[in-house]
Amino acid sequence: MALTEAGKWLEESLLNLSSDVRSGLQLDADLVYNLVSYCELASPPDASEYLMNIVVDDRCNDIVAEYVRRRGGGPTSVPGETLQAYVKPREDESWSAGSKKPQKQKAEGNASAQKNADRTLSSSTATGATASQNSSTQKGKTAGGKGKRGGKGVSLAEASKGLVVFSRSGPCNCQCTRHKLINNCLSCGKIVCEQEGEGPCEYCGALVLREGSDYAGLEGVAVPPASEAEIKAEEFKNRLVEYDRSSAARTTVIDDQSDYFQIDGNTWLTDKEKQLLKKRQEDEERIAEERRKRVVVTIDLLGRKVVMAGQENGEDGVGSVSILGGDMFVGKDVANVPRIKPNPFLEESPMFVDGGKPAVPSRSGKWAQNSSAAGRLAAKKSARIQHDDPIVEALVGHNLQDIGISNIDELNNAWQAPRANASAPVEEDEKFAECRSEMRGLGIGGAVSTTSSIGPSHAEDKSAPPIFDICLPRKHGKHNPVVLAPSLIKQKQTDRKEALSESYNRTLRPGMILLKKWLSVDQQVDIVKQCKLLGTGPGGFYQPQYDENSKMHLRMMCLGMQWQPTSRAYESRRTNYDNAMAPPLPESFLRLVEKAISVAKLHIAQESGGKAKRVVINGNSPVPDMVPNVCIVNFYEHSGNLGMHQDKDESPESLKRGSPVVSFSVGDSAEFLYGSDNNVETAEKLVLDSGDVLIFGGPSRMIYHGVSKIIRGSAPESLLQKSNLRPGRLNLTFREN
Ligand SMILES: O=C(O)CCC(=O)C(=O)O
Ligand SMILES: [Fe+2]
Repeated sequence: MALTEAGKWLEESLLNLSSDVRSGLQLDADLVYNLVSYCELASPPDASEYLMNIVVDDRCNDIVAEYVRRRGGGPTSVPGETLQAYVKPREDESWSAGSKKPQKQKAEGNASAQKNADRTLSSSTATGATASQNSSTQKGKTAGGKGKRGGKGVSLAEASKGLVVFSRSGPCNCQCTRHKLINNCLSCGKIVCEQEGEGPCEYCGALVLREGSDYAGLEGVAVPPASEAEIKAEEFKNRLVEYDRSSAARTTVIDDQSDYFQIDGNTWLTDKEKQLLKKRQEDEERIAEERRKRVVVTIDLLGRKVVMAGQENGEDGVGSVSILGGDMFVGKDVANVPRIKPNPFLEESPMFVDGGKPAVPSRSGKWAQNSSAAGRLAAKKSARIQHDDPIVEALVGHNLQDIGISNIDELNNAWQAPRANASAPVEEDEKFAECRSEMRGLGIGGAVSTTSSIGPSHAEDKSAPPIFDICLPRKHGKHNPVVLAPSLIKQKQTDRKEALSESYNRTLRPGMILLKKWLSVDQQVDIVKQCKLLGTGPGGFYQPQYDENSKMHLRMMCLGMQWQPTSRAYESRRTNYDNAMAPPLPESFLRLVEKAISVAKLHIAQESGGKAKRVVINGNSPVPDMVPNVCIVNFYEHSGNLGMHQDKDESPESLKRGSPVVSFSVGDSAEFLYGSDNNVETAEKLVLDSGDVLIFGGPSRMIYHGVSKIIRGSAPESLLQKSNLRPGRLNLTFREN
């Protein structure tokens, strides 16, 4: 680079100064030239600062001032102001700067310095020792002079003053074509090679260090906190680096096709592996084929479930396929996989059963059932009868033998027969009727019946009415572990507590009395059991229609007499449906009604200060005595309801007398509406819970009422556990016709 006049003057002045031994300057011509070159490029204040830092000699001040003047530059800047601080190397390291060990450095002399020539930065002080030491190792590149010592941060200026001496072999312009790279100068971009070594850039004087240079350890230097942008940039950089690092792993292709499916043509497999894979593939195909062949589908119409089951035990290892609520399991081996859940509502897979040909009374007076295999119930014997009921067990083999029934199947068939032949009703066999009533007398109500939701076969007789079971099948199946009931004492305590806490009596209107939670859980359980038995037998639950187009939103069964929704009259048979006779009213029900009426009377008496006898409305007691001869049993599922109506189909005498309607509620609670007209908007609302008894007689006998809603999941847990009542509400209204 061609120097200006001022530059040439400076070069000359510095060389002169250098040649003066007293100045302590060890600047050779190259270094002087480089210094001057930098000064020429820098602004006068920067050049001044640079020179003042490097050439620490009083005489230098004059030289610098003159040079600046010659350059026509401004005032001299404060040295060090614009230079970046960096850390002084540790003293205990051989290459580190420091004044504490000058003697050692001296003693080691040139040998050690030479040894470390490539990488070290050797120490230098402002003393004369520097000169002798550096003359050989540093080739005169060391800037000598007084320096700030002992401070942790060492500025470039200080380094340049001689506190740090960089080991360098001399200037080089090979641009790393001959020597290895140290780094690019971050200030001017010069490519600094190993020949030049770490240290001030030959061109601009900025410090150039190797990547990861020990010298650059910035301990003790307060690093300003990184800005948000810097942090983001850092993260981004790290991410890119990470992507780069993991790119191979991310782009790994797992070639399943060639690993497994493509066996023969797979060049990566050994013959043995190919054989093994082929065998495995064949096995799996065989199992899949077997599985396809062995599927059994069971449709539980009332439970609204479709169960696909394979061979029950999967003995052949093929196992079963079951789809329950979307879950599917395959094979015996996986039978214990947690997602395989047995249908909790099925005791066993319901089966279509064949009720056989209509039963007809034989000459001998027996119920002759088609005795062929097809005529028998296909259902499992044990599952179709309340075989755990000692009363039934006692009956079988006693009275039933008289009518030719010696086992449970025959009993079952005989009971079911009239329903299976709904379209052609037959008179009940006298003895059988007798037996049935005996069973009722014993508290069983009807007779044994199927517990299946599907019930006796309608496979042949399509006109036979479906059976509706108000109870869910018991969960004693293979897949349904028996849940231990709470101890009896505990249960009783809970029941009593439940009952006592909420039981009270209230007059809602004259003649309309609510006996809140009056029925005990056990009484409710008994009611459910009886209704279940009767409801699944002849004349049991069905869904009535007001007319061709409108069905009632409930299942109904009439006891004592049939109430006909179309004619709105009481009949002995339900001519609107299957001609079945109404099952008789169980005695136990009658006793409960009688008791409830007396409790209501007592309540009225208490309300009127013990003068019950005198409480008379229109010449009648608000709740006249009555012995019911009809009971309408309704079962509401959750969507069930009953519009506003009056119970006015009973005999005129009964209505005139105000003979009460007594209503028992069991199961889920209901919103019950009542009022003086059929306006739902103005009707009063009452929640009828399980165990509630509502009596409306006397002046309230003709009250309008209806059920607007069934409240899901509100049935008492103990009732459900003991009775297995299905979700919904059972209501019994007793009347006198
Ligand atoms: O379910 C109820 O609570 C009322 C039934 C009823 O009103 C009826 O059967 O006439
Ligand atoms: Fe009613």
